[in-house]
Amino acid sequence: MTVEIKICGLSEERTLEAAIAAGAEIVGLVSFPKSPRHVAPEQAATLSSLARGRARVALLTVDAGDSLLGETVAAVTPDILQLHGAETPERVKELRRRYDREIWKAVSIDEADDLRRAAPFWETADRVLFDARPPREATLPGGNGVPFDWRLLAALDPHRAFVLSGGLTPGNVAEAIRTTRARAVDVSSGVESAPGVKDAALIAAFVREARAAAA
Ligand SMILES: O=C(O)c1ccccc1NCC(=O)[C@H](O)[C@H](O)COP(=O)(O)O
Repeated sequence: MTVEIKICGLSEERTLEAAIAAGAEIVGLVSFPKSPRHVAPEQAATLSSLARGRARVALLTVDAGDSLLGETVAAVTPDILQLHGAETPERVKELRRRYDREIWKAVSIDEADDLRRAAPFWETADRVLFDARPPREATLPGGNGVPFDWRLLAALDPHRAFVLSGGLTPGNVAEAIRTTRARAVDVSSGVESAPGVKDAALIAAFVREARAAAA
């Protein structure tokens, strides 16, 4: 079994290069001003150009309106559009038609019943990204460094195209992959030395541990 790895919330050329050098297949750029990982369209365009042909680029937005989305997609030309807000299946379909690129929809998981909310996105999005429900005190809908109970995904059809996310670290990603049989994982906080500050050594360790678990 192989595993695809996304390093999310990259904002500097140095750590983007580190993620690519470590072998991550996908680099994530956050377009959400409240996030410490937010990159403006100009910087996102620079990073996206740097990654072109060496890693796929995921642009992450939260309930973005058409104007902002149009501007950011035009600047970044991402391979993947990750929708991490309250976007509906209809919005997913609309954006998939408009931008003709891979759409990932984040679904927050806290208990078994939450899996039901993923149902309408299996047919509309290319992938469902399972993330932990933000803690009560959180100010962000994602990137909170909080895991959920991975056993909740045990009942999931292993052929479903899902991405495992939420509180992953170099220390727990192997167990997370073994528990969920995830074929794609995503991390942000777990490879940072401080909020928004990516750490090249942690990135390399995360990729190493994930690869070993999927070997
Ligand atoms: O990363 C952020 O700052 C962020 C802000 C707002 C919405 C989503 C955000 N991140 C989405 C991601 O795909 C993260 O990688 C995912 O939530 C996992 O984050 P973490 O638990 O910190 O590894």
